[in-house]
Amino acid sequence: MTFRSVCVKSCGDKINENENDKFLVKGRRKARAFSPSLSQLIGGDSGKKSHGIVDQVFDKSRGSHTLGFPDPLPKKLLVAIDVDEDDLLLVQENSHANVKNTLTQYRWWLEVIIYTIFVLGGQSVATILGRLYYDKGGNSMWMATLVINAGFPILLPLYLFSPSENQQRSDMKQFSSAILASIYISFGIFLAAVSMLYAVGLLNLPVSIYTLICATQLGFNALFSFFLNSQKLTPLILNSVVLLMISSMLLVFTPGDSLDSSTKNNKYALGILCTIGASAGYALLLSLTQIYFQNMIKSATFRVVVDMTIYQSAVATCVVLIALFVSGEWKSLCREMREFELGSVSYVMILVWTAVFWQVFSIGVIALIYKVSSLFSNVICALGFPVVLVLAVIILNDKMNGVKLISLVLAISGLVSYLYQHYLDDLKVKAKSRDVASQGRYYHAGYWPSLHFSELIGSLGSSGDSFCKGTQQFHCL
Ligand SMILES: Nc1ncnc2[nH]cnc12
Repeated sequence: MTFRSVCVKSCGDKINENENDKFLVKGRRKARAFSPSLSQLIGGDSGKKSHGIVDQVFDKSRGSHTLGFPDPLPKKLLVAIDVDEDDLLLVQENSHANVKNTLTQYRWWLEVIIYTIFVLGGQSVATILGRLYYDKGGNSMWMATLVINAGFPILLPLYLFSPSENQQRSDMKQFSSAILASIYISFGIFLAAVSMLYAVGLLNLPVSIYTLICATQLGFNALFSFFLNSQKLTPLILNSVVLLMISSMLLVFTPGDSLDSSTKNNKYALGILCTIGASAGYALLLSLTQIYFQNMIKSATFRVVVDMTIYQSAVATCVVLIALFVSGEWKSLCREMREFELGSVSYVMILVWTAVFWQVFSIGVIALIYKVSSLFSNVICALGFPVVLVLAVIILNDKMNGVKLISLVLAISGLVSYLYQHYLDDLKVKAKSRDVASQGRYYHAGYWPSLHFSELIGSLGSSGDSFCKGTQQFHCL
């Protein structure tokens, strides 16, 4: 869910966007204002929209759209910003709504915390298990790739908690099954390629170096979010990107472990290149997923998260299975299991649990994109990298040396710089909210991707309260 705030400066004035808002992205986003009792049209002196944001007001009593706002503004003005016609940002001047929505707010935070735990826990356990597979005699790069996505059947019970098929279908009526299938198939094939690069990276690098390079994902995502999701690139974010990049580049100079230097150099070079490629690819996938949620899917249910996770993992699994058979690696799997240092039961257990934890990670990552943004989801992934690094040193006896330590410090500084930017943004939004609220003209908004224009009109009662009751995802800052 993305939160936006909007204010009306003076009677009859137009709605202004706050700095964080992105209503004008590529000129595609339109806005509408709704009120149960609006009857007047104010479109500015020239009749033009002053900010190009709100272009229609809905007057329920007349059942028609008009431009602008009445003077004085009605007490219970409902304003909805229609993102791409169907996705709505809801805005409301209503103090009861704020109290009611505190509960929704807590629920939102709780969900974000749970998904964050999924990401951190899933990522660290799965990475350590993945490395353990290689360390104890596993050699199959395709098997290591397979387990990154093959655990998707464990997510099937989540369909029990998702809304019914019918509801889902009506939410997605604009998209033919063919379009949806082609999106899932393209994402799945791309995910298979990215997973393969991750597996090669982990095969050729110690976990500590691998995870530090994975932190470049945040940098790539900041860039992709800038181009694809219209995210701001501030000096602090750029600082964070540069620090993360330097941090991983430093690792090229890591002194060798037990390998002779030319083998080490070749292995490391391949591992580093593949891990950087995987991080860039995964960051792109997250940004594309955000676009998919924002612009394509019209459902606010958790179902879209489950669908996306399961379908793309299923496609990726099929692609990797084909590669496993075509490459002939499957023939050596039985011997590999028999000769595994920890025994064949441990061999199976390690692979099974790796698969399970990658799915826990995936559902967490996709849910965080859905609830917040791809950049936020990436930050949480990046928060997990130092955790993995410390676990690798403790559990896998990875060596810690000066270069890795400097790299770690740079990666953490990059992360802090990024988080500080978010903290500043948050403060700014809150201060603005307080300022405008003190003038009595402030509207809080919550991104509500599911609601259709017609459904909104249908749910409008005689007061703003009834409207609020009908919204589950409506959320005030
Ligand atoms: N480090 C990683 N390894 C495998 N798959 C991933 N997906 C996201 N990060 C990953």
